[in-house]
Amino acid sequence: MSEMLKVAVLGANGRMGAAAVDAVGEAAGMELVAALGRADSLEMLRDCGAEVVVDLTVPSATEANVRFAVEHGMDVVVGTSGWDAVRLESLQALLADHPESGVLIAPNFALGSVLATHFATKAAKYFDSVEIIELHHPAKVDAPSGTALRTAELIAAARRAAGVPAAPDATETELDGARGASVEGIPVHSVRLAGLVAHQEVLFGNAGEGLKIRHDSFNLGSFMPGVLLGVRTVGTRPGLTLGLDGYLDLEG
Ligand SMILES: NC(=O)C1=CN([C@@H]2O[C@H](COP(=O)(O)OP(=O)(O)OC[C@H]3O[C@@H](n4cnc5c(N)ncnc54)[C@H](OP(=O)(O)O)[C@@H]3O)[C@@H](O)[C@H]2O)C=CC1
Ligand SMILES: O=C(O)C1=N[C@H](C(=O)O)C[C@H](O)C1
Repeated sequence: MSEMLKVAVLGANGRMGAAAVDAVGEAAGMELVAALGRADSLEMLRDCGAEVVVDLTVPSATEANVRFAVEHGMDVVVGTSGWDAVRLESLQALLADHPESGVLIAPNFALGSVLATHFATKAAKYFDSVEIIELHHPAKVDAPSGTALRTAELIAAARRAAGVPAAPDATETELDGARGASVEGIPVHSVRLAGLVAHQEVLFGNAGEGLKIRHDSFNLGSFMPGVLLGVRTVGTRPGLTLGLDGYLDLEG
């Protein structure tokens, strides 16, 4: 019989964590060796011999979780939001001391979302204006979403590289927030609405035309194939991979 990959889930009592526990438990070639909640000690990861840790917790906890796992020779798949440039730099430094470890930080595990961000990045240099609207369930603790931040950063980088000037905008704002949050010059608007799961629209505009790239996650099942792809792949990709697109062949 072939070896089973030993997988632990952090944040196991949360929405995503509970779904990941089920998905890993049912996946071929994987064994769920720990499902840890907020009150559990990270030492349990060592005790159960976890090889891959899936972090689906909260922005305030994820960095310490990843650090513990890397320092103890485990690979990590991170879905938790909150990984800003400072945290990523610190993680890169840690990984330099643990070159055998792999960490995937995936702002969004849904294939359609990964593709939507990819297409939006491709479109970015062809339009005068671009704005992002992200729409989520009202229990989400952070705003803007990690997906919107990443999408805005990639679009901004593509526009900078192509020498595209700032989008035209003559607004003299009288109310704070009326134009959303500016992420590298791109307005990002966050909607929190009962009944929603996770949705995003990237709006592009030129004189006389518009393009809208929209993705919808209608349930948490949309994220699970990406979580499992991450778990299966992270051990073969040492170092930091930012975005599930790093494990896909989007240009092929
Ligand atoms: N990458 C992706 O595709 C997706 C990412 N996400 C992200 O995943 C994260 C979790 O989302 P979601 O499941 O909806 O959130 P939930 O609030 O449902 O779950 C978060 C879990 O984290 C636990 N937790 C809270 N504080 C700590 C702590 N200090 N240490 C360890 N665990 C802690 C909570 O435990 P307790 O229940 O005891 O409070 C809870 O079970 C968010 O950052 C979200 O943005 C969400 C969906 C998709
Ligand atoms: O909290 C959520 O629900 C989600 N969080 C991630 C994010 O912040 O982008 C991914 C997805 O949008 C769902």
